Amino acid sequence: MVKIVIPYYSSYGHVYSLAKAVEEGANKVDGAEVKLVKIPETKEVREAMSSQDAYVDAQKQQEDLPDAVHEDLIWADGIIWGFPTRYGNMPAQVKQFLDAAGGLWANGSLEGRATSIFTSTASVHGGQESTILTSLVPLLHFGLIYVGLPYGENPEQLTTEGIGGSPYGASTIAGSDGSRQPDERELVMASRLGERVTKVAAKLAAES
Ligand SMILES: Cc1cc2nc3c(=O)[nH]c(=O)nc-3n(C[C@H](O)[C@H](O)[C@H](O)COP(=O)(O)O)c2cc1C
Repeated sequence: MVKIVIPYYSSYGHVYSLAKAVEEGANKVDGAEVKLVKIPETKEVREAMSSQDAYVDAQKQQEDLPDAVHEDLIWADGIIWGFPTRYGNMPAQVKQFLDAAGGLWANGSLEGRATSIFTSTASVHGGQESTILTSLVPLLHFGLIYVGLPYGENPEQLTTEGIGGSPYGASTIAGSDGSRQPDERELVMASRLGERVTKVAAKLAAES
């Protein structure tokens, strides 16, 4: 059995759609047990966004999912993080969740486990790559082993079109008004990411 947790944060639902595709891919691996959990919203952002219908509707769709807790990270053999960009970086909600997990860092509790990231940006150049690359830094401090999304398995990446997906991880592009939804190629790459991390996590867990 290999245990995978997918902690994600999504304001408007794009990352949530990718998260479900990642979950579906992880579940393709025999013996996988997969948990999809949402990283809690902050009071400040909930209040600031409460007048936006798109935010309120997307939060409603996710309300039945359990909140991520640090025990989920301890439980898992593999951790696949999902979050939209905030100025080319991870959102404060995710940073807060990681900052509060300092005990796991200090004890080396997550060292040697597989990890990866999927993301969403408004625009093609709004942080598709920087969000993943900058977020990799704290994950390496936890001793996690990063699993990317190679071209060989993901020929969709070899395009000049404005779609998500890179060697760094799965992604989508929401559009400046949030109206673009993940396209089929982005969902397929997200699913492959889930499957790949799960396979690596199983191998690492078998060796430890
Ligand atoms: C505070 C804030 C900062 C953002 N910064 C960026 C940015 O730097 N580049 C960009 O392309 N999109 C930016 N966005 C847009 C979000 O990334 C976009 O809404 C998100 O990818 C949609 O994913 P979601 O539906 O899962 O929330 C920002 C949005 C907010 C609210």
